[in-house]
Amino acid sequence: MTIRFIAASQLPTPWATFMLHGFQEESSGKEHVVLTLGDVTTPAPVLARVHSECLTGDALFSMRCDCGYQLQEALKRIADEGRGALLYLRQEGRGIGLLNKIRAYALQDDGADTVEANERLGFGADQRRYDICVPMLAHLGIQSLRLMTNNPRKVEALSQDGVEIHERLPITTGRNPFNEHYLTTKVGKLDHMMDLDDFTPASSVDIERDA
Ligand SMILES: Nc1nc2c(ncn2[C@@H]2O[C@H](COP(=O)(O)OP(=O)(O)OP(=O)(O)O)[C@@H](O)[C@H]2O)c(=O)[nH]1
Ligand SMILES: [Zn+2]
Repeated sequence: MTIRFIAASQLPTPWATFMLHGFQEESSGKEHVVLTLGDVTTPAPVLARVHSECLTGDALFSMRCDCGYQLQEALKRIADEGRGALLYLRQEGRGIGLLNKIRAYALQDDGADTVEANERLGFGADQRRYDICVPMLAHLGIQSLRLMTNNPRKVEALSQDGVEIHERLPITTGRNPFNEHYLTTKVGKLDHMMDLDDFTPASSVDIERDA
């Protein structure tokens, strides 16, 4: 997978001012970014998240999934530690794209679960690859990750691609009435390693407003 570093800049956020590194995949033209904080080039394993783009969760405050909550939690944890990296991969919809995800959501509104919906649209349950992480991590001098994820397939795929995963750290946050079924499906059908009782619930304000 050939990926080109394009540019980097500062990115102030409510938790810390990160460095924002922009990359472009040569084959697809897709643009991916990595946020880093502190010196990530030293050998000590880096607190990290490999986050798949979810426009609805990350930018539109969707409560249908846990993505937006995980994104904020990961940035907060990295800021608290003062060192870390968040790889933001443009693989919306577990790789099927935003408009197909909306089609999948419509099927879920009619009773399908998140895996069935993908399959009814002719896709696999999860179409993502993570090999794009390898050249980005190499460019940034990151040698080993303490990866915040509940997804064993992500850990396995990254390891097989040659990324050194020193440790997996759970990131269970944002559980709410609107994503309960989605979360249980991820446990039941996508092998996610999480117990719903471990989840930090979404803030009560959200639930009151939307109940
Ligand atoms: N096709 C599809 N994609 C979804 C759905 N809900 C969330 N996504 C996408 O799933 C991706 C996030 O996957 P998750 O399973 O939430 O999390 P993960 O990255 O696999 O695992 P974690 O690292 O533990 O968060 C994003 O690209 C979302 O757009 C859905 O119902 N259908
Ligand atoms: Zn999401």
